[in-house]
Amino acid sequence: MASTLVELCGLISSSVATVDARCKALSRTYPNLNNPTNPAEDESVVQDTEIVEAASIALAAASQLIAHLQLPARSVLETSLSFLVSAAMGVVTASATAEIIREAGPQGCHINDIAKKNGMDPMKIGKLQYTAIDSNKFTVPTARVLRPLATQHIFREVSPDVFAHNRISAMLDTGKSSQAVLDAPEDKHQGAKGFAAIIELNTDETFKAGAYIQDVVIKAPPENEADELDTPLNRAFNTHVGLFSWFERPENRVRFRRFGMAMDAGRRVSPPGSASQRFNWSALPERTLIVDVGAGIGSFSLAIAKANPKLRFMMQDRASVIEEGKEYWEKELPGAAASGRVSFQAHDFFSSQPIKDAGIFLISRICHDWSDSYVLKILKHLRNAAQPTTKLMIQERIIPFVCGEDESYRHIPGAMPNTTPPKPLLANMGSIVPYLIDMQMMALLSGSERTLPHYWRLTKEAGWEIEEVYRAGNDPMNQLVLRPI
Ligand SMILES: C[S@@+](CC[C@H](N)C(=O)[O-])C[C@H]1O[C@@H](n2cnc3c(N)ncnc32)[C@H](O)[C@@H]1O
Repeated sequence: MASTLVELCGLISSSVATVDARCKALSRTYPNLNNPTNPAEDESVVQDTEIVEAASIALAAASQLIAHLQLPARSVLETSLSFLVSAAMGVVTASATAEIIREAGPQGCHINDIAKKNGMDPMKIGKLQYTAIDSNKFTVPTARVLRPLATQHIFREVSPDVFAHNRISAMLDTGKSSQAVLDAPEDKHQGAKGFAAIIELNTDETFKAGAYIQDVVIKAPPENEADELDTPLNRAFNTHVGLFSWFERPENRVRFRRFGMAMDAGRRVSPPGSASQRFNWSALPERTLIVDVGAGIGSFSLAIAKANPKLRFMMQDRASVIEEGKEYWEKELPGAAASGRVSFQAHDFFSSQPIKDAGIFLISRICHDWSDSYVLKILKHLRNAAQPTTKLMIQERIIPFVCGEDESYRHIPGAMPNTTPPKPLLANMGSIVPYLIDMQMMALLSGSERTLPHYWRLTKEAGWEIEEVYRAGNDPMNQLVLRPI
């Protein structure tokens, strides 16, 4: 019998051979890591279903191989210090470094030239969140944050102190001019391409709050609900309000706008054919009303609305967010509001639900923001407003067990994952992101991602029963469709 090392190598080589053969069949080449140009053309091939499946096996096997081969002491050392990689990324995104390096072109940019753009003018630097002012002080930190990133294949050091983009670092670039980003950081993400907004949410408030997780978790459990507002975020930013109220403070204007764009970027992470497209929206009766509860700016509903012109939508959220949503829809689907296809309502989902004729109550990425007692309140208000035919759709990550799913839920259509990974891979294919997002919820909100059994119990208590689960390949975003009981 082959050793585990040989088995893992075998999976890597057979999967890479599949990727290569599929690229040839499509007359395409797999994107070159060092080439950040023309991402739209390059990236489409990596979303081919066969390539996605083969690549995910190669990736799972490669990281498992590293775990086997690596000295345990080095593994724990690297992991325990990896928060500093986030810190490095935070400096890059807060200093327009990604934009400056792009403007220099493929030959790269010397750290002194980066500093001339983002470090020479003390007035402009004053608008940012770091203190380095003169170029001598600034250039050294620039190289020091770029080098660990380049070692993780995020940027390239093409010659001493000269850094260029690659396919991964290009994701940090808003695509705007560095001057525009430095002049108006509050507008940086509006209409920008890429995922800079989501990266900044991670490297700013999540990073800082994350440092306090152990202090908050290792303490006596809260005696009453109000104590739940002692979140890691509360401690990190010395505040006593919840995340969404905190966002609305004038000093958090940049963070508030960035959060809206980060939610939009999060939706775009889902590959085509993702769970959002699996549910058959077009089979709903004409003029069905979809009430998007806690809609944010409504980017998820917008995608459904564009593909299904006969459906009606209502966006509900906090008043301040609803105003952003109106602007967004008018730009993305002009006339939809005027014709009544979409309406907007400021509504607190912890109060009685005013809409009684919904075809679907949609709650996307809401449950994970709250602990169980709060989710129960939201679900019960929706249950009280539901007709017998109303469905509830919960769009969330379903947290996989590392060891494979609980078979006692096999009776629910779609509950089990579509594929079983080949041995000796972990049942969750080594994908850590869902668990990190769960911890992000812990850091920012006392919220939680949940397993399927957890959702089953929680929704039952609120008067709903899971009828079907829509999963899509490797897309972590799943949909639970529930009926009132
Ligand atoms: C994680 S975002 C999800 C947004 C959107 N559903 C999506 O999937 O893109 C959570 C949303 O809940 C909203 N929210 C928070 N507390 C709320 C409340 N009490 N009533 C209504 N909406 C609320 C926030 O303003 C935010 O837009």
